[in-house]
Formats: sequence, C-alpha cells, structure tokens
Amino acid sequence: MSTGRFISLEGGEGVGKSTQVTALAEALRHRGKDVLVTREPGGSPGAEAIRSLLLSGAGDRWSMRAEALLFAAARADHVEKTIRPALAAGRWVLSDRFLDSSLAYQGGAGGLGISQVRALHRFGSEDFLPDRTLVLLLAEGVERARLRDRGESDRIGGRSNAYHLAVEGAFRQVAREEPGRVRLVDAAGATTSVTGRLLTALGDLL
Ligand SMILES: Nc1ncnc2c1ncn2[C@@H]1O[C@H](COP(=O)(O)OP(=O)(O)OP(=O)(O)O)[C@@H](O)[C@H]1O
Ligand SMILES: Cc1cn([C@H]2C[C@H](O)[C@@H](COP(=O)(O)O)O2)c(=O)[nH]c1=O
Repeated sequence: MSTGRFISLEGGEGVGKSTQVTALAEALRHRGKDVLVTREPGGSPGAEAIRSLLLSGAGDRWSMRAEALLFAAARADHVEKTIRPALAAGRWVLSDRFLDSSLAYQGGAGGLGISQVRALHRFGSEDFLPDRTLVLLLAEGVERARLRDRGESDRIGGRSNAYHLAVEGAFRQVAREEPGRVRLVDAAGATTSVTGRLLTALGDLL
C-alpha cells in the first residue's frame, strides 16, 4: 500500500483555499493518489456540529479562550475519526484549514499566544501535524475584492481589518519557525497557476 500524506491548506479569508483544495485534489488524483478532501472546523459529524457553534451567532458569543477550546475539541474529533483512519488506509488527506488557523486566529491575532494554542493541540490531538502546510498569501486589496465578489462572511470572518492583518502576520511567523513543514505560496493570478505553485511546494512528497 502506498504511503498516505496529510496536507493542509491555510491562509486568510478569501485567498482561494477552497478553490485550491478542489483543484489540488484533482491534480493529485491524476497522479494516481487516492485523495480525501476535508475541512476545519468540521470534517467529522461531531466537529461539524461544533462548526455551527463557532461560526454563527453574535461576535461575543464565545470568549477567545472558549473559542480556542472549541476549535481544539473539533480538531481532536476530526483527527481521530477522519484523518488518522484515512492515512492508515494509505490515502492522501487534504484539509481546508487545520491547526495553523488556530495558531494564527486565536493564538496570534486573538492574543492567546501561539505557544498556548500549541499546548491545547498537544493535549487534544497529541500534537498530530500535517506532512506539509501550504499557506496561501494575497495582497490585502485582492483578498478583499474576492470576498466582496463572493458576498458572505461568518462570525470570525467579519472581524476587523487589523485582526485579519494580525492573522496574516501570525501565519508568516509560524512559517519562519517551521520552514520544513510550512511553505508560503503566492495566491495571485489564475487558478491553474496557483495550483502549479502548490504542486511545486509538494514536490519532495510526490
Ligand atoms: N485564482 C483566483 N482568481 C480569482 N478569483 C479567485 C481565485 N481563486 C478563488 N477565487 C474566488 O475568490 C473567492 C474566494 O475563494 P475561496 O472560497 O476558494 O477562498 P477561501 O480562502 O476558501 O475563503 P474562506 O477563507 O472564506 O473559506 C471565490 O469567489 C472564488 O471563486
Ligand atoms: C480552523 C479554524 C478556523 N478559524 C476561522 C477562520 C474562518 O474565519 C472560519 C472558517 O471559515 P471557512 O470559510 O470555512 O474558512 O473559522 C479559526 O478562527 N480558527 C481555526 O482553528
């Protein structure tokens, strides 16, 4: 049986993660990989139930600590019920967001600290990490224009510009700290060009 790999796609709001998860899955299937696409928050029945708690309702529905714990609980279920079994069956798992979103949104931008959120992950998911994390980056104006065209937002996506700039800064910080696992990828230009860059960033794993 071939070795499964766990890849996460990350980045701020509207940078093209969902579009690229679909495109990358297709490209990997063409290379003979058996691919499972999943997402966070969510990816298992329990985690999908937590997703609706996290993303709907008033902005102050949860404190930042409660929010981080809910993400960690959803992730623990997702890892145990969906990701680990797929990898054990030799599949490639592509996740639209994973731990690094918590490090950036709750740890960096949310003020809890990246190391505190990492500690939650050590407990909740035994520090289970992707083989590669691809962080999509876009100039702020382009990102906002794409979001405007799509015309929707959720409880967290609707936070201030300053918050979302801090999210991007935290993604960059994690990439500097973990260069082996985390790669920054330019999300500008045509969808096919971005997919090509993602495949290049996975070159050593293919
Ligand atoms: N390369 C691209 N060029 C132009 N528009 C794009 C490109 N990739 C995605 N889009 C458009 O930008 C919008 C956001 O894309 P997408 O939903 O894939 O982003 P996302 O990062 O998953 O968003 P979110 O963080 O909200 O989940 C969509 O309307 C999508 O069609
Ligand atoms: C996993 C994860 C997600 N978030 C935030 C990021 C987004 O605002 C939403 C998810 O919406 P999407 O359209 O499905 O990308 O949740 C977060 O703050 N922390 C996390 O760990």
